[in-house]
Amino acid sequence: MDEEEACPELVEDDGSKIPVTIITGYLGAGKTTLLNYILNEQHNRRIAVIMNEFGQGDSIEKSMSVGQSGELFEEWLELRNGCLCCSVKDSGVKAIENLMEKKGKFDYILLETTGLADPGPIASIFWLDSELGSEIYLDGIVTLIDGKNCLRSLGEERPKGIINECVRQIALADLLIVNKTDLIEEDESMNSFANIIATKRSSGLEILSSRWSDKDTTSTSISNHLEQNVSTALIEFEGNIDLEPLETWLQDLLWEKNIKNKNNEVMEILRCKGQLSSRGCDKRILFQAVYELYDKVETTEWLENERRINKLVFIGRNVDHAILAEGIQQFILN
Ligand SMILES: Nc1nc2c(ncn2[C@@H]2O[C@H](COP(=O)(O)OP(=O)(O)OP(=O)(O)O)[C@@H](O)[C@H]2O)c(=O)[nH]1
Ligand SMILES: [Zn+2]
Repeated sequence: MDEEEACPELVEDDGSKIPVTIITGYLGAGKTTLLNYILNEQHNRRIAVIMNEFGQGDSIEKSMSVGQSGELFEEWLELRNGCLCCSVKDSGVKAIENLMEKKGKFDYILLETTGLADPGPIASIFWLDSELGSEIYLDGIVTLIDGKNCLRSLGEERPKGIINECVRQIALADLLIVNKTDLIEEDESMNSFANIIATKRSSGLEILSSRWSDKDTTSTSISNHLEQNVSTALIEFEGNIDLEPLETWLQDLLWEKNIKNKNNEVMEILRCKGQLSSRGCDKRILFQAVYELYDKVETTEWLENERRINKLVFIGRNVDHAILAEGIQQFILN
């Protein structure tokens, strides 16, 4: 037998372990924006992106990414079902390894958690595996802070015994990034945090080359880390939408807060995102809201024979799927 073929395992060098960076931060803080920034930089590295979606069915995050055509990074691995640490505790690392087996090695793995995740248990998945001789290891936790809304999310009361996940995300960070600095006044800036980088649209970071301290992130004792009151509704309709009245309705929902669920409780939307097809517009309209602030941008063109599916995901408290669907349906034209 050819000697080179004899024991291929041994040729692997020590530097072959692949770093995983967890990108966390509250709903709408700018995690996906940061991923896009990284993927669009010249990096000459093979980067795998893993997204942990919160009950969004079809992947909206993915379609929102600049790198959607796939040249910028090699592979998406989507882990749905709400919370990564609950759903894939055992299979998460395995799934990544399988992916690498199929696609070859990556230089770097970026894992975006849901905005409602406690990164502690997720981080510990990788710690456990390093003892088992896994090929991947946790490089660090980056927490994005929404400079505009974070004080509100931090201050939100939780039922007794449940830790505010926004607090956990900050507590476990190796690196904190305060984003959306364009939306905050100079004197509101938060000097009290250590190790902060202030960014606008998550840009200006040398994130791939930086190293973070190896802080102990092994705590796994939090069982109820997802706030129970927060739920999600995915609304989907085919056709063109009458954008102007829809926007007025969305403003009622987000700003006036006068749309209620069936128990007559106000729906409190923390986050909304999705794509819309507007009559007379050849492009997909990306709609996003974080609390009251919203954004709509034209993105890629609809293909000629493509079914125009409008999709909106709402994440919040007292979210009522039927009432939202009924509300939106009034603006579908055909
Ligand atoms: N004004 C302003 N808006 C920003 C900035 N960074 C991101 N955004 C907007 O904030 C919204 C949310 O950004 P995302 O990157 O999708 O946030 P995310 O953390 O991935 O959101 P989830 O995954 O839903 O928790 C989008 O509408 C962005 O365009 C910023 O620096 N300034
Ligand atoms: Zn995101």
